[in-house]
Amino acid sequence: MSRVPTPHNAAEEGQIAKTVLMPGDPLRAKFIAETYLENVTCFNTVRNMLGFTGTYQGKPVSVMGHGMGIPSIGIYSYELFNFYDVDNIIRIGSAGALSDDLELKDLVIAMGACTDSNYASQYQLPGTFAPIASFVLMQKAIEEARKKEISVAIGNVLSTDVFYNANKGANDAWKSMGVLCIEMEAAALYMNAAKAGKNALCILSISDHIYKGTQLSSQERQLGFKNMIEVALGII
Ligand SMILES: Nc1nc(Cl)c2ncn([C@@H]3O[C@H](CO)[C@@H](O)[C@H]3O)c2n1
Repeated sequence: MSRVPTPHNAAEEGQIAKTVLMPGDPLRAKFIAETYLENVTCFNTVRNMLGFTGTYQGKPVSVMGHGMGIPSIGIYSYELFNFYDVDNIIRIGSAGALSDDLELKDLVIAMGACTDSNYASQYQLPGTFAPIASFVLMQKAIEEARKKEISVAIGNVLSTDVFYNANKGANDAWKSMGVLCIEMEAAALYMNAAKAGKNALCILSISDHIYKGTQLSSQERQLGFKNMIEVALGII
């Protein structure tokens, strides 16, 4: 019995490419499809989590929003990996910097993703799982950034379940472990990829700095995203 379409994704078999770029915001997926892809078709409008398939420099690629938070990316990326036979998912998103060495608009490649989420408990492991990026995708992203002379930081990030955290010491504690920045999805993407035997990478654009109290204007945010999108497209 076919598992597709799903309650969250109207795509039929074969409508989604082997590599999917995933911003959190579906409107950014629409922007990417309209700006960078050719031969674009829309395969999903369920809950307005827009998804598109097209070609970039002749190569098939899909782009779909994943929403905010681990539960949301947990659903969409699980279905893409396990029901739509997707091989590679590249999350492209924004993050808040913890590291003093990061500047606004810098790119971060999430080599690993710590989390305060309970997502890993489903696997009933006798210890702590380490959600890590696909080495091959990470290597390609680093090379693409080098070719484009875009500075990237590579290291651990935090995927938190809590945007407004009552624990005011949390950021200092994560920073003390060398965590570079904060976002809310990478860890679940990496766990889904590991369980499915597939590949995942998270590339982040620093949109604000937690300690310096600085943040990008919406126009600057768009430029920061341009570098990240072009690095991600260069990997396909
Ligand atoms: N917790 C958190 N904190 C900061 Cl400083 C963020 N900057 C960007 N994001 C991302 O943007 C959304 C929250 O605004 C989430 O999808 C998350 O991945 C952040 N999430």
